[in-house]
Amino acid sequence: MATDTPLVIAVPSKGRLQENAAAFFARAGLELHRPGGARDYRGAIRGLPGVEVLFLSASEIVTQLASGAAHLGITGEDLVREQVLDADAAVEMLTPLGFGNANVVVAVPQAWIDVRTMADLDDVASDMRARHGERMRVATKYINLTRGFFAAHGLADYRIVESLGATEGAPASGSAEIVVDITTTGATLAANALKILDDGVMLRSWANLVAAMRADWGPTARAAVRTILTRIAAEEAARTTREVSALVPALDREALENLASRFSARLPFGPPAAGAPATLTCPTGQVFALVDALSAAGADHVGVRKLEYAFRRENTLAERLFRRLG
Ligand SMILES: Nc1ncnc2c1ncn2[C@@H]1O[C@H](COP(=O)(O)OP(=O)(O)OP(=O)(O)O)[C@@H](O)[C@H]1O
Ligand SMILES: O=P(O)(O)OC[C@H]1O[C@H](OP(=O)(O)OP(=O)(O)O)[C@H](O)[C@@H]1O
Ligand SMILES: [Mg+2]
Repeated sequence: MATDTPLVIAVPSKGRLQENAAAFFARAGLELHRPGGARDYRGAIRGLPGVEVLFLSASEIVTQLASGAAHLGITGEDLVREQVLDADAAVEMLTPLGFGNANVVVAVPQAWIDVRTMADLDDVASDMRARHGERMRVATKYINLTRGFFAAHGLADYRIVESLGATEGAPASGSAEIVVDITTTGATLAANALKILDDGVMLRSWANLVAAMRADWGPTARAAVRTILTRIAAEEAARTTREVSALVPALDREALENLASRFSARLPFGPPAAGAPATLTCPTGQVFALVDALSAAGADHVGVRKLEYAFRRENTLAERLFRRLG
């Protein structure tokens, strides 16, 4: 029988994702709290019972999600795709988070001027094999992603040299000919005189909110995740929309609804009572066009507000998760 365990959330405790992940939860009104201080890897969320927080490295978070030891986590998609064989069965990527962007790329020495594509690389590899009886060495920690990508390009004459740090230095130090690694600004590749192949972007990765399909989703975990996803969705809705209010007596109900739909705006409280201002919400990028249209329709005062949270009854994040969990 399934036991009713708390919701376990795995959060990056170090590295590139840590600060952004903590800020992301804070924006959603979820304050991560580490009672035992920075050395303790377990914590909680203030004011939210039924939740346990684990502070782990981005890669360890993937392990915990894949096994179902954690229910929810923040980590890089690159690590999920690399570490979890049947990723689509084991986890659900609920939403990319707008930080932690990094591309997994195939990079070769800039000195290889004639090598621009994976097909060119295949020629180099075959040539090395034929002339020297040696396989081209690829330094990487993305072993599974590399195998899959190279196979998809029909490239077989290579061998992987596992590298767990300073991968970009491998060609210069002579431990490999080329590398597969993540890059964000390209500075590290440039500093090591490497270039990305034209068709060498294997994956465009972002930090993701990830749910574990194999975790034990009892009533306590489900209730807690609903609260958390509701706050996250409310923060996102508030950030990406604006609330616009205006008195527009010239517009009847239908005219107002038509005007709203032209700007993907909604009337969350319905059409206004006679003599009362209308309240609309619209995507941030449409706000000035909507203001212009309301002014043209006779409004002499239009207020625009940024909400802190916009709670809605429907929550696509929670619905997606619960549909998959059944
Ligand atoms: N420029 C970047 N370099 C590395 N990772 C990045 C970068 N930008 C975003 N990330 C994301 O952050 C994840 C974790 O990277 P991070 O560097 O924090 O950990 P790590 O490399 O596994 O360990 P370490 O803390 O020892 O460097 C990456 O897998 C990737 O998803
Ligand atoms: O394209 P850039 O902006 O230069 O970033 C890419 C570099 O950043 C990461 O290393 P990190 O600093 O995390 O060190 P690590 O190798 O110890 O993980 C990654 O492994 C690359 O080396
Ligand atoms: Mg790193």
